Amino acid sequence: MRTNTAENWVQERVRKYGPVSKFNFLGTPTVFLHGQAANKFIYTCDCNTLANQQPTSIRRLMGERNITELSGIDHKRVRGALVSFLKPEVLKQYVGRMEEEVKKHMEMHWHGKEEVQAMPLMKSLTFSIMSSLIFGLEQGARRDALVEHFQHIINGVLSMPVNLPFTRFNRSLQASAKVRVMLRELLREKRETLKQQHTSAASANQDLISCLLSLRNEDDLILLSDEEIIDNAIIVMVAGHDTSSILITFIIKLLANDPSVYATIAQEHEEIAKNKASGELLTWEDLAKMKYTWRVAMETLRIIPPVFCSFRKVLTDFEYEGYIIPKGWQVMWAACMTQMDEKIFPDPSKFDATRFEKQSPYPPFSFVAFGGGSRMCPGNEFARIETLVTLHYLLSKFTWKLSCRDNSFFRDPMPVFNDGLSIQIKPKKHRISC
Ligand code: HEM
Repeated sequence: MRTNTAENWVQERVRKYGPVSKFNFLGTPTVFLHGQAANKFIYTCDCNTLANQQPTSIRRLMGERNITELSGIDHKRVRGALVSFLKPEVLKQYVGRMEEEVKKHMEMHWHGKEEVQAMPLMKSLTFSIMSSLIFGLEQGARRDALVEHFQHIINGVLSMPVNLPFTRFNRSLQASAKVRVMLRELLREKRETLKQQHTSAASANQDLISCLLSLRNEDDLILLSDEEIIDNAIIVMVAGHDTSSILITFIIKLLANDPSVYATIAQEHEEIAKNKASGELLTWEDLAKMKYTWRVAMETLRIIPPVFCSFRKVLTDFEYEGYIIPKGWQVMWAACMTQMDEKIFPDPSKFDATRFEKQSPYPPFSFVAFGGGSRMCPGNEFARIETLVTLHYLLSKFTWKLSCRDNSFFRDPMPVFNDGLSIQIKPKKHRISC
């Protein structure tokens, strides 16, 4: 991963052994599956055969009730609860709120600067957007403290789960405990506010925590326990901020390097901006007009998917392609490699956003940057909105060019630019809304 040869490793393995092969991964017998049929099999497999498999560190840092640890009816219940906030019908009212966060971030970190590092700034921006919409926390000391603790949690996600003083994992555990104390207090405050407002739909939907607190099942009982709300708020924050910031950073790089994509995308945003009064916020309808921009994002996700490989645990023996895969093994697969399959995506290394012009341009389970099946990313709409809103602001206010000598990246396991992607920025001269 770190040497950026993961794709080559997969290709070489498939060339040598075909789409099914076995190996030992850190002491666990593992079967490696590859291709569109494998994606379909894994994403649609029942939860009694394959269960989600996360590193131990994730369970210890995010809690045992976080969605990635759950299966069956529990997974369905918690996922349903998260989607009741992350669905487009709810998120569409928050386009303006996301834009306000983008504006504040840009005023603080971009305006008046000649050079910035795009990747760390995009991470800080997606943290701000999520703090506002997931926790309902505005700028201030409390948000800053939370962000700092989250940074420590994330640092430990893929570290060795050794809890000794001065290990990275120990610092992450301490940060996770502090976040839990803060979130318990936040839950108490939000519950109080909801009581005072008699849980109107508007107050319940003002952030993810309020939404989860107000959900009831068919017997009018609380749907999620406090522990479940806390564990899932933490996992949503971790799952959502890195992925989206990586996508936006890679688009920033692309736009600096590809004048023809830049010209088309800039034109799309000029058209939207010219119909808006100065300072008028973007709307859901404006986002619907950013069709080319989202195709560029999809094509970026096709070539550089933030999530490269995943694991599942085998709960019962099963047969795949004539092989019996025994209980206790794990399945590893790099779903997104189908996105570079030339039989599905001709000339796969070429960036071509027009690939996504048609409604369903590719066979099911071949474009899988957001996963598939019952565990498909529930935050894809959230990611779409924050990406479009951020790009609109950037394209409206700045021009930029790459200023780093080294703009290569490695996987950790998500893509990270070696120097953070330094860019020289200039304010745009002509008037445009925002
Ligand atoms: C470009 C941005 C994003 C990408 C590429 C992405 C990708 C993915 C993928 C591939 C999975 C499935 C993993 C598997 O099957 O093992 C996933 C799951 C998940 N994502 Fe995202 N994600 C993004 C943004 C977000 C955002 C913004 C949120 C929250 C607001 C989010 C929340 C989640 C959650 C909670 C899961 C677990 C779902 C489950 O287990 O049922 N993601 N994501």
